[in-house]
Amino acid sequence: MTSIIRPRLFITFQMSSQFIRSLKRVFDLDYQDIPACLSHEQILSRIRANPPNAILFPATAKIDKEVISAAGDKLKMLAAFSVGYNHIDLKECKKRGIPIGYTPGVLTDTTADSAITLLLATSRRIAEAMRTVRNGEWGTSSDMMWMCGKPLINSTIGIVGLGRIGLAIARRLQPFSIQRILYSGTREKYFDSDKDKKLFKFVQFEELLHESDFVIIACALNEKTANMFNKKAFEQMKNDAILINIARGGIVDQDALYDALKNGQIRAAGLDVTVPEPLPTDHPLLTLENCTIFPHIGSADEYARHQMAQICVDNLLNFFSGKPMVHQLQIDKL
Ligand SMILES: O=C(O)C(=O)CO
Repeated sequence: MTSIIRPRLFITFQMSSQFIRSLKRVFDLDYQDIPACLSHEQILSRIRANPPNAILFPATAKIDKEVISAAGDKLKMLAAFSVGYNHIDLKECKKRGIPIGYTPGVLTDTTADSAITLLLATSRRIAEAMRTVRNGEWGTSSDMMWMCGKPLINSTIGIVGLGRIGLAIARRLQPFSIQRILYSGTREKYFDSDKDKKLFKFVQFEELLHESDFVIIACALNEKTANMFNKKAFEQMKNDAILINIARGGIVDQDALYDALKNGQIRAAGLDVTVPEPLPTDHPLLTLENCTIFPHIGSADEYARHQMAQICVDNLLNFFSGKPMVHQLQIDKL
């Protein structure tokens, strides 16, 4: 009797049991079945001990050349539990011909919801206001401007990267009686309706910085966008501007941001992403009242995470049965 060799799959994070059950039917699994996060070193040593044919991993796991080389020729496919891919060494994958599955589309709405939550939390000083309730400061000021925030009404919104997520954020902001939306990026978008043609304006990055009351980062992290928000960029922003980053921490120079927030170069910032993640609890940004930081929860709603997991499972099952993946990253087109 010949025994069928099952492909070996390493899952670097804890997944709901229904997805593990589906994968177990086909794969020989090595997976993290407790919530503790694996460090890069732990990921490497597990791969070295038992090289997998595929790895399933979230945006927090760095799949660099070292990891890919550790798996060696056995590695046939990568399954990213994310829409972002800056944590994967694409050059190495291309060189070795390793295809990458990912999860676009299903986290657009939840990420846009998170962006609005973060924008409002930052502009209305929610963390600061909640602290006053706990520490007895509530009711200690008669100032009519106590705990006031920056209004959205009549504001100019600047969106850096009007892709799927950027546009979903823009649509959610429209009912807040904003005045206009400026956007920058690789290309101008075509809008059908006259209303949109009036609302949206494609501008250079510098003009966006100069004109916007709220600047929202929704672009991918790449060589062009890394540290794009640096000292020079903050100097071009309005002193009253609020910066929101729901994309990737590496787009912002955090030292320059700290200075800009501390010196009143800009009014406030809301970050869902930082460098590193998690941000150390003694990081200077955490000492600032005008900086609201979320723990990278952009896609953290139950529906989106289930959809992402299902796409990953389907990508894996399809690939190992010789079918096209549901969503394969087109590395050659990047
Ligand atoms: O999917 C991604 O790229 C994320 O950052 C999830 O929040």
